[in-house]
Amino acid sequence: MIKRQAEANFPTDYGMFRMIAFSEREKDWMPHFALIAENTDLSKVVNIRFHSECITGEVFHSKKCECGPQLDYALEYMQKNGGAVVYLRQEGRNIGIINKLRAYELQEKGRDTVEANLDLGLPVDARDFTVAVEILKQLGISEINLLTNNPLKMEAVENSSVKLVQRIPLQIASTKDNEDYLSVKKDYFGHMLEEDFEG
Ligand SMILES: Nc1nc2c(ncn2[C@@H]2O[C@H](COP(=O)(O)OP(=O)(O)OP(=O)(O)O)[C@@H](O)[C@H]2O)c(=O)[nH]1
Ligand SMILES: [Zn+2]
Repeated sequence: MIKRQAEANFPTDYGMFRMIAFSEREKDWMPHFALIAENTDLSKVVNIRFHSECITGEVFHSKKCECGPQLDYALEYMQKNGGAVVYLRQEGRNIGIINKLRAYELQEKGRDTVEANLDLGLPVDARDFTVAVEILKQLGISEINLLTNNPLKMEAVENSSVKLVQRIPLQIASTKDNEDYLSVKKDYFGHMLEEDFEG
């Protein structure tokens, strides 16, 4: 069972956030986070993004995926409209950074993002979003709009006591570097992506 371990405010380019760390144990170096934009009323319908960690995209600006721009978009959206990003330590769809780099190596040899995981004997998506719903509950949030294109994230909310009011699409324009990754998302994982979205 995760617990609220620590919290503090900090300013960003977009505005002030309150960051709350959740983990089972106090000495956990990979806690999940809630980043709540200031002036967010948690007792109303709250705009929420569940975001899985991607160190290559978010920290090192890799163009292989659109995780960095998606996170930036979500943080800015929450400041403009009120809301929170639930940042999940699920690197590489929860196979971890070492396995993700191994998968990338196979992708360099021509495998796609799904095939590479399977070649490594790993699940194509090892995430479980019930922990994200648990964080909402611990924050006292009972109704949300969810920023996502991923049907599994929506399912996790729909199967819980938290009410999903509406989905807010979060699409980043495709580029030559990420177009294969995005087409696998759409065709294999069933992400709700518009074919010729230009941003
Ligand atoms: N295994 C693997 N993971 C990847 C690859 N590319 C990106 N990822 C991971 O995919 C995850 C993307 O998560 P999110 O940004 O929450 O997005 P999503 O589940 O695609 O759904 P949206 O809400 O529609 O954006 C991150 O954990 C990335 O590290 C890849 O080629 N292989
Ligand atoms: Zn990424």
